[in-house]
Amino acid sequence: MSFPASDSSSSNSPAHALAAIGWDDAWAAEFAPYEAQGLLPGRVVRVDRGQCDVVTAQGTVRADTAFVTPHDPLRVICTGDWAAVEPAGNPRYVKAYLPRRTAFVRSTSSQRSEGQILAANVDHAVIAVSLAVELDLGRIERFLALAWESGAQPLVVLTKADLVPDPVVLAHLVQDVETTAPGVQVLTVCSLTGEGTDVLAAVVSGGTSVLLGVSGAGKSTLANALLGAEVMEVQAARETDGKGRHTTTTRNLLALPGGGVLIDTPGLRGVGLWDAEAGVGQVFSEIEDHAADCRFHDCAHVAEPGCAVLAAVESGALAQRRLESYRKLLRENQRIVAKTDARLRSELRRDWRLKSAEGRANHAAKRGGRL
Ligand SMILES: Nc1nc2c(ncn2[C@@H]2O[C@H](COP(=O)(O)OP(=O)(O)OP(=O)(O)O)[C@@H](O)[C@H]2O)c(=O)[nH]1
Ligand SMILES: [Zn+2]
Repeated sequence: MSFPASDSSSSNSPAHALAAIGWDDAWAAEFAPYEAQGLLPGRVVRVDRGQCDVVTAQGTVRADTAFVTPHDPLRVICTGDWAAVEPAGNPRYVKAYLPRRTAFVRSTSSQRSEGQILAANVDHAVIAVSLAVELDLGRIERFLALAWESGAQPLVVLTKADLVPDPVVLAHLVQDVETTAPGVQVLTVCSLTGEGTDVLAAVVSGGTSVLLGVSGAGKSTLANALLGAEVMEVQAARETDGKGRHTTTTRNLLALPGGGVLIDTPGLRGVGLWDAEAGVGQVFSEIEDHAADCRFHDCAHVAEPGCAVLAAVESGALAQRRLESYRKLLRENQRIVAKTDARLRSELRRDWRLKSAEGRANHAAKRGGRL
């Protein structure tokens, strides 16, 4: 099916006005039925207290979210969604939103087992990692799994490169992260001098990006470097009273001067995985590659004969740390999913058997016995 080309030379054209915040022909095509109903397209900037801010061709409008707040928390409208808004009314309502291309979800920090939708339609997940502290590869792996699971393409940005003046050391650090993140671009930036930010700006110029990383990773500073203005609050001093720190609480969607859109999601510090098994597989793609050569199709890479993963660890091709990380993430992910999914219980029992087999194998190895 084809749709009439939009007149991009007219500043009144919604296509023109919304292109800067990610509108494209495919969105326009999907929106056509809503347009026929006289609804306006717009992108959700923030959602709060039953209402949301939506950027439309006529500017930012406040709209009621009653129609797009179903019981399933993952289906609640969120920042980044493309909404179909009533052209007028008091209140005016968001009637629907377009199917998401990608969705960022995390498990809630509470014991409740429901996921939380953080952002929709994100193309690039920029994982900020500070070079001011020792690299935590396991933590990077968690962020990568979360990113892959969302459908966005991850990118690791090592921030505060000025704190690692030795280029050889810096190259080694980059290499460590590259090994941890197959299929992922790794950049270094110094937001103070602006070094490297041009490369990042070019990568994020196409599509919508989100900044992930623990507190202090340099996300706000990076956002400012990309935006070329001090729009985001940067904390100059760290509170050390242990009572937690004041952080930015807005979740904004901003058009970048170099092209692209930035969604700022502060507070993504305690990253939990939410049903991210596919994401875990992608983070550890080299392990899954080895696993293809295991003798048994359902090999758990613990003590099975003909296990290609264990052979890779033995030969040094695969780091033991990676395999442990992989198992840990898979287990953590399973625990979260199992909270809501009783069907997984039988598989958890299988996992428990594997763990006990693992324990026995370690025990035998310690005593010098063969498996
Ligand atoms: N030396 C150096 N310091 C930096 C650089 N970028 C950021 N910083 C400092 O690192 C600290 C944390 O930076 P933020 O941008 O606030 O970190 P954040 O990830 O946004 O932190 P939260 O808002 O708590 O999530 C600030 O004191 C910055 O000044 C850099 O390139 N070099
Ligand atoms: Zn195996």
